[in-house]
Amino acid sequence: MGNDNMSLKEKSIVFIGFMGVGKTTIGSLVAKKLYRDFIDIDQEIEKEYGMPATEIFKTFGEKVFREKEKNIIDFYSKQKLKIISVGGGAFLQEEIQKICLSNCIVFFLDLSWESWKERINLIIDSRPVLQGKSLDEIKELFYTRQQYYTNHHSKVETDNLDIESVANNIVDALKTAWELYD
Ligand SMILES: Nc1ncnc2c1ncn2[C@@H]1O[C@H](COP(=O)(O)OP(=O)(O)O)[C@@H](O)[C@H]1O
Ligand SMILES: O=C(O)C1=C[C@@H](OP(=O)(O)O)[C@@H](O)[C@H](O)C1
Ligand SMILES: [Mg+2]
Repeated sequence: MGNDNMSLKEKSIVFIGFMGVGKTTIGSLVAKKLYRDFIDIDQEIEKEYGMPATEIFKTFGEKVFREKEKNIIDFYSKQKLKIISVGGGAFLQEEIQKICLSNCIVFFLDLSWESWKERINLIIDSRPVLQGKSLDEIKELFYTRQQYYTNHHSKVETDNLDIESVANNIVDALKTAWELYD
């Protein structure tokens, strides 16, 4: 499996990490800086169902969302030169991990719990997985999820960095890798 005939520079880039770490925002900015297409998997799913993720979860259930998520990731990760942000739950599926790690360069956006919890009000209304949970339950989920994100190619620290700085760090890291290895 994997795109062995694709050069490092052509490989698509995938952003993973917990809900709210900035995958969508930073992915979109990195795409702009590299003149590449940006694909947000959640937005693709929402487009297909014509409703937000919270409604998809309520109407069809999480299982349907997860299956669609896998199929859309499978489709885009095999293409060249895309910047792809997946949802925070995607890497819970081993198949998705394999598809992304073998076809793309996977960046894990890392944010500490202390910084993350300051951001909760920005995201709670649009994340069905967080709704109805206490802060302690969310904290447990945050730490449980981290093990899935250890499967990546590169880790990006985002604490105390604004969106622009994180995106610039990623672009710099990519340019260095492309020069070194291609
Ligand atoms: N480095 C950052 N500093 C401050 N706010 C951020 C940063 N990255 C993302 N945000 C904000 O956090 C919220 C969640 O970001 P989003 O890109 O939707 O995360 P994700 O796609 O990982 O769930 C947004 O309101 C976004 O503007
Ligand atoms: O972590 C999760 O289980 C989810 C994360 C969300 O994406 P973001 O990580 O972009 O918030 C979205 O896919 C859905 O609400 C489920
Ligand atoms: Mg997102």
